[in-house]
Amino acid sequence: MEIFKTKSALEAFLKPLKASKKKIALVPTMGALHNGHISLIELAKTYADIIVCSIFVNPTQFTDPKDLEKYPRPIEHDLAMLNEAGCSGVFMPNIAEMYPQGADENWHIDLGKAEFLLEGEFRKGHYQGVTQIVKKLFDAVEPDVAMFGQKDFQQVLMIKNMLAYFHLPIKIITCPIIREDDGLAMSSRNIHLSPVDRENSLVLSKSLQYVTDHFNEFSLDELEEKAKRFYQGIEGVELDYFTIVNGDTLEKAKSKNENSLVALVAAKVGATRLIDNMIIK
Ligand SMILES: Nc1ncnc2c1ncn2[C@@H]1O[C@H](COP(=O)(O)OP(=O)(O)OP(=O)(O)O)[C@@H](O)[C@H]1O
Ligand SMILES: CC(C)(CO)[C@@H](O)C(=O)[O-]
Ligand code: BAL
Repeated sequence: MEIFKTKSALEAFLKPLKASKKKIALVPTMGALHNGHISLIELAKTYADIIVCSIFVNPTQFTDPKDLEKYPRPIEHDLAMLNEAGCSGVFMPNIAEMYPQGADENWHIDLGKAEFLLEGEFRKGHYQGVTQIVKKLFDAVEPDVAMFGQKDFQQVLMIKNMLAYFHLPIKIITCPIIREDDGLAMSSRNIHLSPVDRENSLVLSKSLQYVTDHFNEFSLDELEEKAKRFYQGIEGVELDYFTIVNGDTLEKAKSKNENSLVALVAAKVGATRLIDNMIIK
């Protein structure tokens, strides 16, 4: 497995591979890898010959400086996991490499109304930062295919909107959510959960599972209300939203007959903010 810290070194590695028509997959991450990330690498292998994983904790998508400061960075462990998974190359630039003019450089694109819903409401400007760095990563790698996790459901939609904005010919693959045995969605931030938080964190997957399992028994409003009740009286858990939306627009679902329905949740568990979702249909 090769490691690249600059765009030029990465480009030199990829050039002959592209010339010999190898298919390239990009798996963008912020590191602190777990089996969710590895599932993206595994799925990437079914689409491409060469897998490039990027590790970059992107400052422009963080709205809370403390969240950025404490984001885990276990780089040796990450490299060992990627090597084991059969990753071809790792791109791990520093901030100056990705933002030569400074991280406050100008960036604003139209991502549609959905940018301002859900995560966009709680992390203002988050998807401008995400699309800003993903565009830079796409420009550096020019992959045939890029892998993203369904756990960040809204992120996938925003990236697809960014692709449409720039007319980029990259195939986006959405990978299913990998969970711990008890249902908690794997996330790099889970490491911050205390034992009590870890127990409390199960409320996210349990409330989503309830809504999925009882979908045919209640109205949309009743389902949301019942899901929200799961959070009442759990000390140290603060619900930001639990909502059932149209999966294409992210607007609150008006009817069960809509083509695509997804239940999404975000909650603070102790000092850690977690998100999760389940696709109902
Ligand atoms: N449990 C999971 N299952 C599948 N994909 C995942 C999972 N967790 C993260 N991913 C995906 O891995 C990619 C990189 O995510 P990232 O590095 O931010 O990890 P993360 O675990 O989501 O971290 P955090 O939740 O703390 O931001 C994203 O496309 C993300 O959706
Ligand atoms: C896509 C991404 C790597 C961009 O920084 C990040 O938002 C993430 O890890 O999901
Ligand atoms: N996994 C999404 C990136 C973020 O939370 O900033």
